[in-house]
Amino acid sequence: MSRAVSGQPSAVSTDTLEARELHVRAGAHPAVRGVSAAFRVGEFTAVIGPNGAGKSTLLRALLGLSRAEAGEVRLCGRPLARWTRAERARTLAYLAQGEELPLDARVRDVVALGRGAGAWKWGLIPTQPWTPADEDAVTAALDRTDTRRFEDRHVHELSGGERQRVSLARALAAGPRFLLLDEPTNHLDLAYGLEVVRHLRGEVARGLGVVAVLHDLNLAARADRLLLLLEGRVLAVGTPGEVLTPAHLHAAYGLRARVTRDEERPLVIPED
Ligand SMILES: Nc1ncnc2c1ncn2[C@@H]1O[C@H](COP(=O)(O)OP(=O)(O)OP(=O)(O)O)[C@@H](O)[C@H]1O
Repeated sequence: MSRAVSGQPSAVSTDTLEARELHVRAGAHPAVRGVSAAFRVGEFTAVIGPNGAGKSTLLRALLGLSRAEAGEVRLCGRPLARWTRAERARTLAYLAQGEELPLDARVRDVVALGRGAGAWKWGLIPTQPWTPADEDAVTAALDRTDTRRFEDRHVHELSGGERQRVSLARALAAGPRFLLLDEPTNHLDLAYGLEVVRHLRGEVARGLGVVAVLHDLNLAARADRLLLLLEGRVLAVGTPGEVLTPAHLHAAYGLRARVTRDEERPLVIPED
């Protein structure tokens, strides 16, 4: 194990999303069992681990969507439970696993949903007036994800990779500080998966904190930090080089693998 994280959250920053000795049940199952970890803005953390390790449950708890049984989540130094839902929605953006977009909607309208435009755009009662600043934020999110060139197309006309970028744009339109994504590269081919990760890296360079559940370890190796979960606990945390070791891979996945290096990044090669 590289650096142990239990009890690790130390310097509390205003730019940190933190889990402290967090325990969360999924149904009756104790899915997260005493996880402590800190996620910072300007940093890309990939959460990895075998099926059922508790990755999605942790992500949902970090967003305040699942209640902690014990321990707590703190956002910018304040317990998440004390943030209003509106404050949380502005600060934390979420891309759920297998999220479906409205197929008949146009791309620009879908991205506008990220700023609460749905009610207004589709003739329902508006919660807040739509302003030019909202429209600018939508345009910026389209630009940042390279989706503006097909902003007038309908979702059903797009490929899986293009739809994923639209989902990303919708999340970014709210102007969050943290972006949490559950398997954003699922069902994408190698090239699109890489492209999504490249876009996430771009957002991190702009100062966002990114926390993404990833199954592909060689994509995860492109993150700044990895958090490896096993049976609801943290098995390892650190740089990709620290976490992606044959010993950790064997302990977590029961996998015999060689780890070489490619441009300073670890490259995992499973053995037969
Ligand atoms: N509603 C539920 N009721 C009972 N058990 C659940 C429920 N949801 C999840 N679990 C269990 O909790 C554990 C953690 O689930 P979770 O979805 O967080 O894992 P994961 O690491 O994201 O898995 P995967 O990689 O397969 O998506 C699993 O053993 C799962 O079966």
